[in-house]
Amino acid sequence: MKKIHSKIDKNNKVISIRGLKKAFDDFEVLKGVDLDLFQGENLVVLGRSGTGKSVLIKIIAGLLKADEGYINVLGSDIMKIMPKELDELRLKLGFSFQNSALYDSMTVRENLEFPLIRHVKNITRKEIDSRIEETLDAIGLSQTINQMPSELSGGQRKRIGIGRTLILNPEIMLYDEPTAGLDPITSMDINNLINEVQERYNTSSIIITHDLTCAKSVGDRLVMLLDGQFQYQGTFEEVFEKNDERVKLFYNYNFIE
Ligand SMILES: Nc1ncnc2c1ncn2[C@@H]1O[C@H](COP(=O)(O)OP(=O)(O)OP(=O)(O)O)[C@@H](O)[C@H]1O
Repeated sequence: MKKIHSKIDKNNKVISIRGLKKAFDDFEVLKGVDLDLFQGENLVVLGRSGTGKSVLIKIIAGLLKADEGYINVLGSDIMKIMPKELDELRLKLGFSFQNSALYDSMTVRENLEFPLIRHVKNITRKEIDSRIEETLDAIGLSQTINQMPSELSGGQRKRIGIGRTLILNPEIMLYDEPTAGLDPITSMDINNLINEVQERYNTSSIIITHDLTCAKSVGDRLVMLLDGQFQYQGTFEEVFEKNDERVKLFYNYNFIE
């Protein structure tokens, strides 16, 4: 399998966060979050609904501003970054939103072409075509190139959405609830894709989820957001062996559903 980014240094921090705080009016969502993401790793952020997981990745992507803290992403200090530098940084981040909608009136090819035309200066037709082919191959959907989104299954649409992000060769992928709304088999398919993307593109990824099967399948390391801070981190087993009622509740409810 061809690697897109070839060199990784697993000790290199691509994201480093210290003391991050964020409140909306009087409601403190993040109360001093510390987090490191190392190059090439899949880091899963777990937490119940409304604990601030999406807020966290929006702050990392510069879509929301933190109230306090140090946030370094790929060497840039997000709290002090200038708008032009932020635009350049965002191109190195692939953001797969919870409901990453495709453009319904465009074919798969056109959906994938869109970010290239918009963000890659002076790109040639030949390069556009080869990047589309390479991306479709990576997500296993070469045969859908001329189809409309309405002709695809939910899982396929999700894959194309991830492909549309990957086509810009991001260094960091931010997945927000990648398996939300998918059946267990399609979810497993997406989990496999996340692992394949890590393998093929050498991306570093943050995966936000409350789906424990997803967390177990993709996470090299897990962190759990509880009461506005990361309380536990480690492998799946290390996190879930904690003798904490909140962790046990989270685990039990996941498998009762
Ligand atoms: N722009 C905003 N303005 C006001 N409050 C917000 C805003 N964005 C998020 N919040 C609040 O912050 C809290 C955390 O939201 P967030 O979307 O990060 O939760 P989450 O952990 O991702 O939940 P879920 O798993 O349900 O997606 C929620 O109470 C939400 O209402």
